[in-house]
Order: sequence, then C-alpha cells, then structure tokens
Amino acid sequence: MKVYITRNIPEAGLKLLKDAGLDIAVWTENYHQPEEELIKVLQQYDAVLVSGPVKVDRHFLESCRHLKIVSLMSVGYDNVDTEAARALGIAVGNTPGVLSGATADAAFLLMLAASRKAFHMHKEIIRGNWNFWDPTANLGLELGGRTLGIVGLGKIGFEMAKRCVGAYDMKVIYHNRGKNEEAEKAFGAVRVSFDELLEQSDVVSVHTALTPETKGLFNKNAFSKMKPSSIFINTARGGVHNEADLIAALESGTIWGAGLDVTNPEPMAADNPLLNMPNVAVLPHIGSATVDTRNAMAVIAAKNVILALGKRPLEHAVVENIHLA
Ligand SMILES: NC(=O)c1ccc[n+]([C@@H]2O[C@H](COP(=O)([O-])OP(=O)(O)OC[C@H]3O[C@@H](n4cnc5c(N)ncnc54)[C@H](O)[C@@H]3O)[C@@H](O)[C@H]2O)c1
Ligand SMILES: O=C(O)[C@H](O)CO
Repeated sequence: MKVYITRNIPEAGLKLLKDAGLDIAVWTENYHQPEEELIKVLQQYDAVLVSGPVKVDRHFLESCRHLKIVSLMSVGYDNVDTEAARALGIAVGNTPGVLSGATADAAFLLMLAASRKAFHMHKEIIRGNWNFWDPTANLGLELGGRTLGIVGLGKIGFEMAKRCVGAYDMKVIYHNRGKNEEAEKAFGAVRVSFDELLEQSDVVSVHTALTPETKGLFNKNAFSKMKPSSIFINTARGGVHNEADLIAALESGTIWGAGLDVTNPEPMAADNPLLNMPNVAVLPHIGSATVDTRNAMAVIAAKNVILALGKRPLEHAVVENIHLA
C-alpha cells in the first residue's frame, strides 16, 4: 500500500508508517504542490496524509475517488468537502485534542503581546528608537480581573479559559452552539448571546471552526458592538474575521487591539497595514507548532492512515471509514 504526504512530517509519524510496511513518498519542495499535479500523483497512491493547506474539494475527491483516506494533520477540516468525501466513501481523519494546549498558548501569547504592544516595541528597538524611559509613552492595558469572551468554547477555548483564569483571574463568558458544562463548573463560565459577549468582553478570543455560519462573523457590525478598550484574538481561521473591517475598527478606535495567528489570505502580505499597528500582534499560523504537539499530531495522522488501510475505524474521524473489515 502506498501513502503520499503533502509536506514533510515529524519522524514519529513517518516511523509508524514505515513500521507498518507502507510505501511512503513525501513532497519536499519549498512551495506547495500545485493541485492538478497533486491529483495526478495521487493516482498511484492508496492514501494521502495532508500536512499543509491543500484544498480537498469535490473536484479533488472525485478525481481521487480510489483513495481510502484523506488523513489531515490538523484538527480543522474547513478545507475538506466532507459531504463529497462521505458520498464517495473516502474516510477523512483529523488530529483533535493533542494541539489544544499549544494553540491556547498562542492565543494567550497574542493577548499579552497585543495588550502590551510587545511586537511593536521589539520593532522599535531594532529601528533604534529606544530613547529614554518615558512615564507617558508605550502604555498598554492590564488583564487582571477583566472579562474574557470566548466564541466557540470547545477544546482550545477551554484551554484558553484555563490560562486566563489561572493567570489573571479573568471572568469567563462564552458563546457556543451548546452549553459547556465542564467550563461552567471549572471556571464559572457563563453562556451568553453573541451580542452580549461582544458588549461585555475586554478580550474576545475566537475558537470556532470556520463554517458557513462563522465565515465573516467578525465584521463591521460585530466590531461596532465591542468596547473601545477591547482586544480581538483569532487563532481559529482567518475567514472568521473580515480583514478590512478589522483594520477599520482598529484605525477608528472602535476596538483597542488585536492578535492574529490566522489571516485571510495566508500568508499575509508583508505590507499589510495590520503589521504596522502598535496594538496588533500577528503570528504566521504557528498555533500548534511545538515539538511535542507536532509529534503527537503526526502520530495520530499516521495511525489514521494505518487504520483506514487496515479497514479499521479511525482514531479520530471526520468522515468514518466505510470499508471496515
Ligand atoms: N491556529 C492554529 O494553529 C490552530 C490550531 C488548531 C486549531 N485551530 C482552529 O481552531 C478551531 C477549534 O478547534 P477545537 O479543537 O477547539 O475544536 P472544538 O470542536 O473542540 O471547538 C469548537 C467549538 O466551536 C463551537 N462552534 C462551532 N460553530 C459555532 C458557531 N457557529 N457559533 C458558536 N460556536 C460554534 C463548537 O460547538 C465547539 O464547542 C479548529 O476548527 C481550527 O480551525 C487553529
Ligand atoms: O486546524 C489545525 O489543526 C491547525 O490550523 C494546524 O494547522
């Protein structure tokens, strides 16, 4: 059986695949393989491990209907047409849970960095602008006792709440599809409407999946309901906020600051105005990028491939394997 990997993955995952006797090939070029070329290559493979931003749409899946599994090395699966995969009998796996702590760390880091203008200060030193200690300059915001509003209180949102309560005793409110009893019990988190969350939060942190309902959720209307002293954090997907509206909200003082690990498009252009705003911190989609987490993600993604090819249920399925033994 042959497995194609769309971008190199940690050795722990490769080893599992090799030990299972699978024949593997990895795309190692310093650019993403063009979609049509990838589809052509995949005709020779039984499974694909997607370790990069590949658009697994209906055209892709119909062109690769022989695949037993699309194994994602990510928890997010907004790049996959799951309905088409289900209809074509192609399993889809993902890697939830193991990346929640690392991604929440990135959200927490962005919150702190935006609140103290940290990335901007770093650039100012490089520019030679560290002149004197000024009692009225470079002032940030404190987080102690403030209200954290989480939109999408699932696994990563829970870890973010844990950090904010532990470090700053922040009050947690949340907007979610369902009630999160664990968070209500652990942090006294209170479920509110989306508008109430926007109006009451000092920090709004987004942790939903990108879906038709959440696409562009943070637009001019949403930002207009936030406090002028609030900070917007997005480590979910860039498509959840409207970038032009975010820039306008920051420029007009409608909101105070922002921290982004995800943008739309990715990569963000080097001349994007957000990169020159003092109260904004941007990271290049590195939420899950720690040694431990990427190892754990690679292991789950590899296991999902092995399970699918062995006609067994996946460890984590977005679309379950229908070819069970
Ligand atoms: N920046 C990164 O590197 C990185 C890393 C991992 C995950 N992510 C993103 O984070 C997302 C969340 O991951 P997770 O593991 O916490 O997922 P999860 O499924 O545990 O949590 C998502 C939560 O969002 C809620 N939700 C979904 N649609 C909603 C809506 N319309 N309104 C309100 N709530 C809604 C769900 O009920 C759920 O509680 C992923 O889908 C992915 O896009 C980004
Ligand atoms: O969804 C995910 O797991 C992250 O975005 C990592 O790519």
